[in-house]
Parts: sequence; C-alpha cells; structure tokens
Amino acid sequence: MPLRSAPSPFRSLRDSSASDPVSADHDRRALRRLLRRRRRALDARARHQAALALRQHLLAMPEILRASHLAFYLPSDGEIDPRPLIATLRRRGVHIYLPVLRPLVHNRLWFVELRHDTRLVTNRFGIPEPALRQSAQRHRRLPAWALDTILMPLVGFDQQGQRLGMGGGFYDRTLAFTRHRGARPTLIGLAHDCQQVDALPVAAWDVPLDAVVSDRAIIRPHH
Ligand SMILES: Nc1nc2c(c(=O)[nH]1)N(C=O)[C@@H](CNc1ccc(C(=O)N[C@@H](CCC(=O)O)C(=O)O)cc1)CN2
Ligand SMILES: Nc1ncnc2c1ncn2[C@@H]1O[C@H](COP(=O)(O)OP(=O)(O)OP(=O)(O)O)[C@@H](O)[C@H]1O
Repeated sequence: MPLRSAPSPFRSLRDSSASDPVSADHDRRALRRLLRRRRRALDARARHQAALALRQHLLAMPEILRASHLAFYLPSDGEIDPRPLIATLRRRGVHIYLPVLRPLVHNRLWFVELRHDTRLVTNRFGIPEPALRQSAQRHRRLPAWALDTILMPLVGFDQQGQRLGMGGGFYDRTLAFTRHRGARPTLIGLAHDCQQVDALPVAAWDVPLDAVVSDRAIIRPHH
C-alpha cells in the first residue's frame, strides 16, 4: 500500500493533532503499527542492499565526514541497519556511541561508547545495548550535547523531517534541551524508504530532524 501516492487516512493528521489530541494519539498508534509491519516485511536481501545504499548516502554527507563522536543504534524490528557504516567509521578511528535505557530516570537515554571491550546485553525491548555495569562508568559515556551527530532510528518520517518513533518518547526527552541550548548535535533520522508518509502529526515535544536519510534519498527539510 503506497502511502505516499494513494489517498490515506493519515493525510489530514497534521490538522487533527492540533485540534484533537486524543484522536491524533490514536492515529499515531495506528500509523506506528502499519509502518512497523511494513519495515518488518522486507526480506533479508532487500535489507542488506538497503543497508549498503544507506552507507553510501551517509558517507557523502559533511555532517558524517566531519564528526568524530557519533551516536548510532543497533537495528531491531525491521529498522534500517547502520552497522556497515559503523564498521567503516570505526576503522577510521571515529568514536561510536549507542543508546542505553537509563536506570532510574524515566524514559531517557545515555549514549555509551562502543569499544572493543564493550559487552552487549539485551534490554527490556529485546534490543542489544552496552551492559549497565559498563554504562554506569562515566568515562564511557558522553552527554547528548557533546555528540557531533546523532543517527536516530524511526518508525515513520515525512518530507518536512518530522519523525515518528517507537512511542516511548526516549529520544524526544533526551534531546529536549536542543530547543533552548545553543550548541546541539546534528540530528539525522535513518529509515527504509517504505517508512515515508505524506505528513506526520506534529506533537509539541517532537524534536525536528536536520535530515532523514533512507536507502533511496537524503531528505533535508527546509525550516
Ligand atoms: N534500535 C533501537 N534502539 C533504541 C530505540 C529504537 O527505537 N530502536 N529506542 C527509541 O526510542 C529506544 C528504545 N525504545 C523503544 C520503545 C518501545 C519499544 C517497543 O517495542 N515497545 C513495544 C511494547 C513495549 C513493551 O514490550 O513493554 C511495542 O510497542 O510493541 C521498543 C523500543 C532506545 N534504543
Ligand atoms: N520532552 C518531553 N518531556 C516529557 N514527556 C515527553 C517529552 N517528549 C515526549 N514525551 C512523552 O513521551 C510520549 C511518547 O512520545 P512520542 O509518541 O513522540 O514518542 P516517539 O518519538 O514516537 O518515541 P521515541 O522518541 O522513543 O522513538 C508522549 O506521551 C509524550 O508525552
């Protein structure tokens, strides 16, 4: 079902989110389900090709080439796989960080460096992340504001660079400071092409992205 070209029940979402938060919330959940199913439906070959195409696009971007401290994620639930680029950048000596669910602080992330001695464990969502024992060591982490670039997983995106995540608000909460502070990391969403929709509902807490990169294109919103 090509959401972008066919008339879709989500076309009018942007208006409804402003006037009717309850129905907008319902729409977000329905849209999440649809798009998660769609990205999971890609087969292994399509996924592998998409991962390589993604690496090519990202390696053409100054925000990637200039960065020395970048946050990535390990793919889950059909997310586009950034590991080919992680491998390339690590060979170049770039510092790579992964999101870790913070203990005690509700729905926020730490960014913990991926090193040769990093031990990965599965978190409560089934996603591998650096073990808490290591993550708790301050010298292994960087605060979000000190990262050059953060590559974010997403469930859906639109041409304006709006992002729909898994629904926990983890990235939105962790990056809320970017609204006030001067220096901020470049925020880039990564997705399969099939995760693009016409227009996403915008929530007040949504942090706008500087770019979305898919296996097909680099999308730079104008705001
Ligand atoms: N690869 C990856 N890592 C990531 C994220 C992500 O989206 N992708 N996150 C981005 O935020 C954080 C984890 N956030 C998540 C939020 C919800 C669910 C999830 O699957 N929820 C289930 C039900 C929850 C449950 O089992 O209790 C669901 O909605 O079906 C997964 C991850 C941190 N790490
Ligand atoms: N800065 C914030 N402060 C407090 N609550 C927030 C903030 N950002 C998001 N939330 C809460 O988190 C919940 C989930 O937000 P949303 O649906 O936008 O998540 P998401 O962006 O899809 O998920 P994620 O960022 O984890 O990938 C919302 O109910 C919202 O109230």
